[in-house]
Amino acid sequence: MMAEPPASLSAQDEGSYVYLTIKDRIPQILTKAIDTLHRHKSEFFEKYGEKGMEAEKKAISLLSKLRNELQTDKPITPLVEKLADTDIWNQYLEHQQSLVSETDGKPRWFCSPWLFVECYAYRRIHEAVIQSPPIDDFDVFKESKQQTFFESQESIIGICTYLQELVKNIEDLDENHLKNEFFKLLQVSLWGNKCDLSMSAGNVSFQKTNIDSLEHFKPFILVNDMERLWSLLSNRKKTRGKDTVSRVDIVLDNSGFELVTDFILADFLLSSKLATEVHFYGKTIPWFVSDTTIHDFNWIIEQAKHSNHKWLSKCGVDWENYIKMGRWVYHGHFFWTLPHEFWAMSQVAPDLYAELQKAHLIFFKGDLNYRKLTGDRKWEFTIPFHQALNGFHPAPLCSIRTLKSEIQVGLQPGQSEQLTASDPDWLTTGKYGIFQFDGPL
Ligand SMILES: O=P(O)(O)OC[C@@]1(O)O[C@H](CO)[C@@H](O)[C@@H]1O
Ligand SMILES: [Mn+2]
Repeated sequence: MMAEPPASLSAQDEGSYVYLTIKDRIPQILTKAIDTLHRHKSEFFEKYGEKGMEAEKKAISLLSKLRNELQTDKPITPLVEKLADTDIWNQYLEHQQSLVSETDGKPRWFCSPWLFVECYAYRRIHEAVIQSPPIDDFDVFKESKQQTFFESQESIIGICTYLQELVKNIEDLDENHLKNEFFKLLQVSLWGNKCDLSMSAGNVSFQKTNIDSLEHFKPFILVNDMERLWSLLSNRKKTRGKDTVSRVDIVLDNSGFELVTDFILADFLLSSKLATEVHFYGKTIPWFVSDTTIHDFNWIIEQAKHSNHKWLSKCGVDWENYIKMGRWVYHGHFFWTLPHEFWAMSQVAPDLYAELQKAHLIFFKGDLNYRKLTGDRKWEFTIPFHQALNGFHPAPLCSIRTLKSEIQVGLQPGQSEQLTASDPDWLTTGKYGIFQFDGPL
């Protein structure tokens, strides 16, 4: 029997990062969503006439109601609109209710687990939109996602050009050189995770990642299991038979610049034959502002393909071909937008768990995935990653994440103390990163 995991992070500690997220950040995101709907008013009118205008009003009033519930710490209420995941959500809410010991026994924004209430906020945003037909397919975050793609054009062109020059003579590279390039593109994908939009309520002025600056950022990698990723993939490449598969799965996080860095890594995995197929997992609804949906996934590839820049458009053409050939596969699943810890996946979404089991290596991108891997619990900094996963071991896996929330496991004794002394905000600024592996040695 595994020991009970520690308590969940929550907004109960006034002044904590979690508290500020619930108090300020989510209301700001709601305000921005309302503003976005407002700005599209005439577009809705052109498309749907009066009905579109009414729908806009309805969605806005539902979002204002949500913001008010949050700001006055009202009890969390069940979802009302019937979707594939509604019953699971409401069961989870009941479960949370059973854990509350206070007088009225209701889960609330400022006391319930952070992971639960934050996911719930985004799920309610989605509910507000789908309750407002005919604008029920509107993604309130689409604009900001697309904007970051355009704003990071220069960096995107930089890494695409780098990749294209690399793959030109990839066959001639010796082992060491190939490993070196693998490490570089892993790091590009890591620092690409600095760019989520929920951190800054969409006002992002993110770090430009380019290949030359990687050495400078190396000291900020707190857990570095890149060697283990290399041994796993290169050993498999050497020992696998001619027609056997090497499958790497990437559980995606943000669209825009980060998604391009993931595509670059995935392209390199195929070009170097470290993998023969790559499977991607995205969200089925708009999520945490910048997370990738199938629309974002396809949109980025289309944009790349139609770029005027020779290498960016070459990337777009190649990526589309990978999809056509089934060497890149996209999966959507509603589990990714549930509030559950990943250790509940085998129970709640056995089909998804079984799919992940087919991978030889799984990358989990970003902070939210890390929170779900570790259950968003107050683990001690030195507890082994394997233990914090609490039984979630579908295949060898690696978190690729910049630190944006007050949770980190698997550090060396003394490491967290040293960081706190030199940089008190080390856990939440996205300045530090990890490659944290779990799997057989
Ligand atoms: O998963 P991502 O995109 O890396 O980060 C998501 C995030 O911005 O959202 C949460 C706070 O709202 C934090 O866990 C984290 O900072
Ligand atoms: Mn995200």
